[in-house]
Amino acid sequence: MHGRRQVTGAASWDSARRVAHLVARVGAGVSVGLQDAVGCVLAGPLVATAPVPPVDRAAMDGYAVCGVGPWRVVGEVGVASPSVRGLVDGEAYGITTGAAVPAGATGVVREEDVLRDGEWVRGSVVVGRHIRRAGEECRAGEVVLPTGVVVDGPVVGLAASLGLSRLVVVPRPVVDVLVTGDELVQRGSSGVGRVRDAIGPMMPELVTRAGAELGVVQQLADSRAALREAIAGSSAQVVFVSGSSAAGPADHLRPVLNELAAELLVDGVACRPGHPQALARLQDDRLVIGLPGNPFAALTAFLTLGVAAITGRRGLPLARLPIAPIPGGIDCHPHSTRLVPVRVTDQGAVPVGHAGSAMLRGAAAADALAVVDPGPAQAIAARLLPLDPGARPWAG
Ligand SMILES: Nc1nc2c(c(=O)[nH]1)N[C@H]1C(S)=C(S)[C@@H](COP(=O)(O)OP(=O)(O)OC[C@H]3O[C@@H](n4cnc5c(N)ncnc54)[C@H](O)[C@@H]3O)O[C@H]1N2
Ligand code: MOO
Repeated sequence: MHGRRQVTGAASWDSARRVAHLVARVGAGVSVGLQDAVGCVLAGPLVATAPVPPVDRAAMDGYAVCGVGPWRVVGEVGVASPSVRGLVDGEAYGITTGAAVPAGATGVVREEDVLRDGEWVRGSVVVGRHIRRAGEECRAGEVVLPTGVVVDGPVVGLAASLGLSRLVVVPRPVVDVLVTGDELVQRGSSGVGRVRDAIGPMMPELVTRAGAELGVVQQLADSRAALREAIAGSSAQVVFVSGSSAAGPADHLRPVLNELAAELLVDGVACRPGHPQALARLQDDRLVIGLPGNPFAALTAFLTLGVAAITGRRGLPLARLPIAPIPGGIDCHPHSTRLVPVRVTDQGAVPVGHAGSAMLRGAAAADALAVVDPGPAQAIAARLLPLDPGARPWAG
């Protein structure tokens, strides 16, 4: 039925993405514990309150020595030891990696580079060798990470090593998913009059990977009142509605948005599949995104409007999409952007097939969607939209 809906009023794929990104208001920063910050975005720069390391530390197990040696061992310093008196010429402490280097040390000599004879050690020392200097990772007051960094494992570890227990972050936006369709069933196979819901099960992982927090996934009867009530009653910042996006008698999304006096910002996108997708802003600034009912079309719409809105709400820029060659070329659509599942290989992006709007087989086997811009003939390269919305974009 592709030919039946005019796509002339539809936004281009790129502009639809930009609108969804721009319209999403960035959440206000909140202070949360380190583990709760994972997946959130820093709302302010990460600043060191003290130098790291705070003191000179040994980088190797061995001896902190003073002067050219030989050295008499006057004690042992471990990582947990309290501070010890300084060294004078001809003295050494046995020292372990990470221990504070005593004052007066010329350098640290590795265990395997000395000869030990009772309380004496011999070897050669290089001035300053095997010492991690106080403040070499950062100085007090230094900006260690800028605003806008996504908090992941290394960021949490860094924050802990800076002595922090909380971070100020933009919280993950909460997202609800409303699945419409009287034919949908949650168990067993599809058959006449019944279709196994594929969108409800697909969304939680996608939503989480995109950096949002899942509120509810709720199946609704095909009723205008039920849809209106569910949208109006949702407390999520972004509400996805699957199905109901086309022009049939059970397609209630647009009438409901109208009843709720929502502002329809994107009404169709010139892309294949996924053209009936929509974006609206409710009066309280919450966003509603209509996903077409065909499962692959719903996925392309989530990766287009959905990821852009969530990304904007998190305070992150839209990811720049890398370009890859398509071996053998690929047919363009004259007016619409094609979104084609591809595997990314050494030769370039290779279409995997099974890319009909009602099927997920192609997407499930693919790494990315090739974004094939509209054109009169064939494209030999395309931008790549990762199927994993949590993939870290390379700096553009
Ligand atoms: N007259 C027109 N008809 C259609 C148009 C159009 O522009 N004019 N567009 C076609 C395109 S393209 C799509 S995509 C669909 C979009 O339809 P809806 O969003 O209204 O969704 P439904 O009609 O409810 O369902 C369409 C199709 O998808 C199946 N479906 C729905 N939800 C799920 C789900 N959660 N899991 C699995 N499958 C689902 C549903 O059973 C239908 O087969 O409209 C075309 N028609
Ligand atoms: O555009 Mo529909 O969304 O092909 O299936």
